Amino acid sequence: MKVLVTDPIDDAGLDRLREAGYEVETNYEAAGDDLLEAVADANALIVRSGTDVNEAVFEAAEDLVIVGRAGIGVDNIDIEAATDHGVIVANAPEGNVRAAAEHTVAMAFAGARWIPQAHTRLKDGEWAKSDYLGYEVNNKTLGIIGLGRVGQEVAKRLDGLGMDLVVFDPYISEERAAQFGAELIDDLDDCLEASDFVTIHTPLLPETENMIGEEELALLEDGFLINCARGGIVDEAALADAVENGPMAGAALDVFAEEPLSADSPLLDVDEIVVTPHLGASTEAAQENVAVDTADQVVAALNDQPVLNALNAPSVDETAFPRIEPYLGLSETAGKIAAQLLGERISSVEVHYEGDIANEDVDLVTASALKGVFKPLEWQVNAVNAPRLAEERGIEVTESKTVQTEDFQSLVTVKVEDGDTSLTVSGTLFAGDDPRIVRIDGYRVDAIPYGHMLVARNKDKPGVIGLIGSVLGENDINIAGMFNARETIGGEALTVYNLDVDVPDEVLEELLADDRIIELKTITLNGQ
Ligand SMILES: NC(=O)C1=CN([C@@H]2O[C@H](COP(=O)(O)OP(=O)(O)OC[C@H]3O[C@@H](n4cnc5c(N)ncnc54)[C@H](O)[C@@H]3O)[C@@H](O)[C@H]2O)C=CC1
Ligand SMILES: O=C(O)C(=O)COP(=O)(O)O
Repeated sequence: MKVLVTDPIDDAGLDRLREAGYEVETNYEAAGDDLLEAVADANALIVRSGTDVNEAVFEAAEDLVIVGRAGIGVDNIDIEAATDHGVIVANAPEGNVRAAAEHTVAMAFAGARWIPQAHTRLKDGEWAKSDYLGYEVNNKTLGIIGLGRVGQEVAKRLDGLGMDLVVFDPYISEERAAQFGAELIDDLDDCLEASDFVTIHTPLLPETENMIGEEELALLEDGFLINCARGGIVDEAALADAVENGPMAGAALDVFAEEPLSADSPLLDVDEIVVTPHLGASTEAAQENVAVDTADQVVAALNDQPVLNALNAPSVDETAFPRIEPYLGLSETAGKIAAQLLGERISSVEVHYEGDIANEDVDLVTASALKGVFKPLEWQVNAVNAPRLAEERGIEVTESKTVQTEDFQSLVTVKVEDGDTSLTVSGTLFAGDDPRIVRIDGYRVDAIPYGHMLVARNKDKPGVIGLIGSVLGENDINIAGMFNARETIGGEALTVYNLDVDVPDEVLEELLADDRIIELKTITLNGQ
């Protein structure tokens, strides 16, 4: 397994990957064709904000299972394309929050007390004491745009320094804002007008792109703007103009629409604008945290374990995972068998849970069943993209549960349907981990699902099993196991065979020539 790392991460994360037995390739210069080449045989890719993980990367990386983002923002990763290619995207949403909040506070003071400007002049030998009259944060109003993880940490710190807090965030409640001593303001313009300092902490989304332009900046009379979230949220040319020629006192920016920031940027010409090269997460502690968290997500993904911070896969509670894990394979198998037996275009899939498993969060189990249903039809399907594939194809997916069960401790039933035809396959786990198919279309069976299988529907007449056995034998097809079930004596029967090899079409035709045999279906499992 190869893990490609294209932005610098802390050694603690690299060591963890190596300890897990992976080949770790660090290539911090990779971009364009070099990146596509490097990623071609990678099973995992780890990035920070410096790598553009676009559609072409997913096209080039056939074996990619996960993109780990050693940090928070994922605006440099095309998550839709990742989902289409069945690749998990996971970030590390906790480890650098305090670092980003502290940098924001530092930027507030750097801007308001002219620290970088005065520092530069003193280093040049100038004692420019009388040129710098600063602004105190004490008793001023701080407007926080986006009261998420970072925004909340900033609120706590600047509240402690005597600021009044107002918040604009359409997705939180008044109570939530009040917990941080902040007043929630419904309108962005009102929030900006009420603020002396404004700090941005939203992700870059279509909705937040250019959210702060010329008109909004005009409301910041004598105000300071701090952006340690993402470039692209603030119109940079308008900001340079509002500070240089307009009403604003200053600004402090850590992030830019294009990074690295071009030497031609108008922001660099304005003395009252302080800039840092995207340093918000650059502390030792934060880098160690996010590197280790991301390495852990990669190890989990490559071991089919739950990826707790996955952004495009069903989320799973770590403590509940051991209880659902054995059912992932079972439901996938039941899905594969159901789809191959129906052999038609599928218009709906229902996954029904009975018994103990019905008490669990089964999103991931249902996703695995879908993965099984689509597997024979699709080249690369997994639990990440299966729900999306179903939706795109207009395939209705339902999930149902009953805690009561008659015969089994837990039973998973996958029902596939196409118009009038439907088919159900039920599976259980014997002794907690031994998968068995126990019902096919209402027939009670006891089949071990593996390798090549043949499911025969035949009239319940003497000699049929013998006929099938001898025709398979004549064609050198060894029967490893079989189970026969029937409706009523002399009615219809269903027999499941485990075979060492697949049954060729001509052998199926030979068998179907006998009018006691109604239908034969072959099934291939375990990737054979
Ligand atoms: N400069 C740096 O090195 C770092 C930057 N960041 C950036 O900080 C930003 C925030 O990170 P977190 O707080 O962890 O994210 P979060 O997801 O915890 O919080 C984001 C908040 O923004 C709010 N929001 C979304 N759309 C909004 C809108 N249109 N108007 C107002 N509020 C809106 C959400 O409701 C949420 O409360 C991200 O862009 C992240 O990439 C994070 C860490 C380091
Ligand atoms: O975590 C984030 O969102 C950041 O912006 C940090 O970016 P970086 O990992 O330093 O490129």
